[in-house]
Amino acid sequence: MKPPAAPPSAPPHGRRPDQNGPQGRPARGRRPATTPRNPTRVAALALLTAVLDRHRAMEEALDALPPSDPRDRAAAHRIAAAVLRRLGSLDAVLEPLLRREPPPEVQHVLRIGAAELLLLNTPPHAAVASCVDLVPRPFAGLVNAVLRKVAAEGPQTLEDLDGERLDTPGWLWTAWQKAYGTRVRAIARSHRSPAPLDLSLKPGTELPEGAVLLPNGTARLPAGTRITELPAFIDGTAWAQDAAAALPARLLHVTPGLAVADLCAAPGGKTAQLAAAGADVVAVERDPTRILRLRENLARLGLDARVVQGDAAEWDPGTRFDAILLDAPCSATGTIRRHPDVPYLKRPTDVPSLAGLQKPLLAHAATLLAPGGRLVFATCSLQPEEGEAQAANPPAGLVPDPIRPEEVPGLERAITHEGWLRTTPDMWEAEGGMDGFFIARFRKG
Ligand SMILES: C[S@@+](CC[C@H](N)C(=O)[O-])C[C@H]1O[C@@H](n2cnc3c(N)ncnc32)[C@H](O)[C@@H]1O
Repeated sequence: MKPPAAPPSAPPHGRRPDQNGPQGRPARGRRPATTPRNPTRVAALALLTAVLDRHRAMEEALDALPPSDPRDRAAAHRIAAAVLRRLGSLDAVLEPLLRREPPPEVQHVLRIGAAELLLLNTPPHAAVASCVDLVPRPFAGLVNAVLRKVAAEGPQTLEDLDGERLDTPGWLWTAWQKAYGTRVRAIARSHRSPAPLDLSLKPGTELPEGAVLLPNGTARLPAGTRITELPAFIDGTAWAQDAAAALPARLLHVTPGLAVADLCAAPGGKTAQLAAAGADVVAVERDPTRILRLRENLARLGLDARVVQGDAAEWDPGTRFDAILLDAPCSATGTIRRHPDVPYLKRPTDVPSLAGLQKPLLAHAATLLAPGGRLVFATCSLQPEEGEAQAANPPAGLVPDPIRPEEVPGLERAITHEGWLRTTPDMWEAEGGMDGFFIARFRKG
């Protein structure tokens, strides 16, 4: 099957429904006209269509689903995410079983069926029958026949594939190989499994039941844990934040009363850390919708910060700050474990254009810092253009403030020779990995 088109161009149109040759024979047994379509798979199909054909973020597509049982939504998300994580491999299993390329919707249903059969342990009769019900009648026979073959032959075919390579878009593979050498395989492998649920806790909060405390203070629960059911979330003492995402604010070492600006703040994970440490925080965010989420999150946690809607590349309150956090907008390629849609939403040209936005943000942030103040620049990207290259050319007045091994227990090897921190998703692999982040710290001379 053809890989999904790069955004934003429309994917090529598939074949007509009546062109599917001998594999298009009817499914065993007639499908009654009234068979209800399985709501979980219907939603999974809507998610895949949104991401792969319309290049919309999966979270946005989830929000746009019609109201349904939260368990159906969670299951649909799990199926769609499994397809996206292993899209190249699933297509490679399916391709030899298809004489012609079916239309996109049928392709997505086949991908859903293959993911259920090969990755999610759905019993074959349930996976096949529910996928047959999802496609227009002329394709029922094709889907039935192909998925039966996947059930029989797919496990061996999948095992023989170079999945790490197939499941990584070529431009990302090339860029990561250049930046990380042979570790590209470990990075790609780490994108296969759903990420655990990581929580940041307010100071003094007990470790939630079943959580493991990571060396950086993050509480980690197994993948699939429903955060909204956790007492610490309900009490407003915990928020979701990947272990690596918790590092930039910690590396600012804020103290009570310190004047801190959190530029590019929503949805507010780092604002919450700074406010919970007692700092006097101004949180600047440009996007009005995301500001709402930032405010909601702070309110749920009972934390205070002054929230300002503005462009952090121009915003000037007329005062200078003791500390600044710039968690700049980026390609987010470090978050693929949590957002497997990212490879299908980003294009190679996004990287230089985002790097072009980060530069003036960093330059302006430097002007807002008081003499002697500390600035942390961070991006959740694996692309060096959005990390190492920015830090190598800091704006005038900023001098590097190298990160020391004792500040990042368990991540000493993530410190670069310049004193930056570069995390990749294969780090802490045995514990479930972490997001890829670049973090650089400066002082104003
Ligand atoms: C990486 S996210 C920040 C995540 C956040 N720091 C946290 O920990 O929850 C980047 C944010 O920057 C915002 N943003 C992008 N350009 C901006 C600008 N010029 N000024 C202010 N905010 C901006 C985006 O809307 C987005 O919410």
